[in-house]
Amino acid sequence: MQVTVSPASIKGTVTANPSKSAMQRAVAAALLAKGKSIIRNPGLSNDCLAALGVAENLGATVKRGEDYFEITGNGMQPSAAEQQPASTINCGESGLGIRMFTPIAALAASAITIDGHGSLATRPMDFFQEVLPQLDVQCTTQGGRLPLKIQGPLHPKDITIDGSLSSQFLTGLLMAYGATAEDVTITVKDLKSKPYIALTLQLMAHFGVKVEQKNFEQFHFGKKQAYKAGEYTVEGDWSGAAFLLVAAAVAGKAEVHHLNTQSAQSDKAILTALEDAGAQMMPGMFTIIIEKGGLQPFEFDATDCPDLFPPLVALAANCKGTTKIKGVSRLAHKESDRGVTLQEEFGKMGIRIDLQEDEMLVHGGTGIKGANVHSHNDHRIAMACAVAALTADGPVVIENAEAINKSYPEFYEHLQQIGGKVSIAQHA
Ligand SMILES: O=C(O)C1=C[C@@H](OP(=O)(O)O)[C@@H](O)[C@H](O)C1
Ligand SMILES: C=C(OP(=O)(O)O)C(=O)O
Repeated sequence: MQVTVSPASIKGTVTANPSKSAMQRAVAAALLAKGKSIIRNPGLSNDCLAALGVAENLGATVKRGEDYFEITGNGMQPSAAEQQPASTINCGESGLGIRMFTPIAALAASAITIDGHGSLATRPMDFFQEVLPQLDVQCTTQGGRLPLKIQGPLHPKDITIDGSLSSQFLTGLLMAYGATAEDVTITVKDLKSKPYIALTLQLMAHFGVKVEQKNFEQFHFGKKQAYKAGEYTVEGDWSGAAFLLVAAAVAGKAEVHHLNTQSAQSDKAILTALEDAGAQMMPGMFTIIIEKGGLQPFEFDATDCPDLFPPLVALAANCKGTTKIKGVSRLAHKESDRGVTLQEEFGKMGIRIDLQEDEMLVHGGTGIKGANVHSHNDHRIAMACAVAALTADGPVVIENAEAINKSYPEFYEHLQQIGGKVSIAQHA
């Protein structure tokens, strides 16, 4: 799909899409709980749909209602005789999906192949090969990549893991331990993306499982607990909304609803960057009103919120001077090598980006040019280019623009709703 975004002013009101990070975790918790859970305001992005498919394959029943999913879980108890997980599960293109559902699937006493497609096939999975055998799970990969083959059941034990590559492996272990662990501790060295772990713990507590954590280094499970089926409403997504907030900050004014400023989501940190860049903001409890201000370069550490790089680059491209964003090394293993992809695609639009060790320097305010860009099959690159187009000197044509479906299928519609000029051409 090719999408052309033409320069335009932003004005309007929009409701943030549901958070895929929250939705995927809720689906996993509902699978792990015995009984019927209701997930309201569900996400329908590809990553969310993949999570629902995996939950079904692991034995849950999933029914779709008008604005909710009903998930009846089976508890995923190790060796439960009635439990019949499928022999293959497919996590689509979701990094969180595969890293979260693998330890959960390993709770079953059966051989399971875990696969995915697209960019997921190139993302590192060696972690499981190192860690799962310590928990009595046999695990093989194809040279550290997909498909994974596992044979459980997983037995939670005291374990020390490395959290520097991704927090998602820890999320998976925490979720799986929650179903069966008793008096054990996970110790994590050098954890990155910490707020995502806060979100995991918050979600687990919502479904009745409590974990004592110390400094995001030690996670202790006391008495044996069980996930309790219940109701959960998915929060608005700060990661996707960051693009809308930046769109308003560089090209007009918008009101974005359903954003909880008290959320555990790491990407609410976009508010700090917007403020530092000089955007005018009125944050309410669940609505952000934001308007263009005199934009200036800013410094930001995105080590713990790596998904903010693409919207931050679109913001920085409009700020006169050099913006410094720290944490580039976190981007190498996302849907694309995002530091390099941003450099390449924004370069086509006339914005120079330097990558210096762990820092990205964006030389903004030099004028954004209309250009032909490519998403590299990375949803956040497509969205960043669309936002940059708003203040370009001509249309920006985005190839492979359907990449947005991974996290935010409503994105182009939402951009139009607040004044974006978007035209969509399906390739024959
Ligand atoms: O747990 C999650 O929902 C996520 C964690 C982050 O990954 P890392 O922990 O690998 O940084 C983030 O980039 C990803 O989009 C979603
Ligand atoms: C990297 C992302 O997701 P995941 O790792 O879950 O595929 C993302 O949404 O930008």
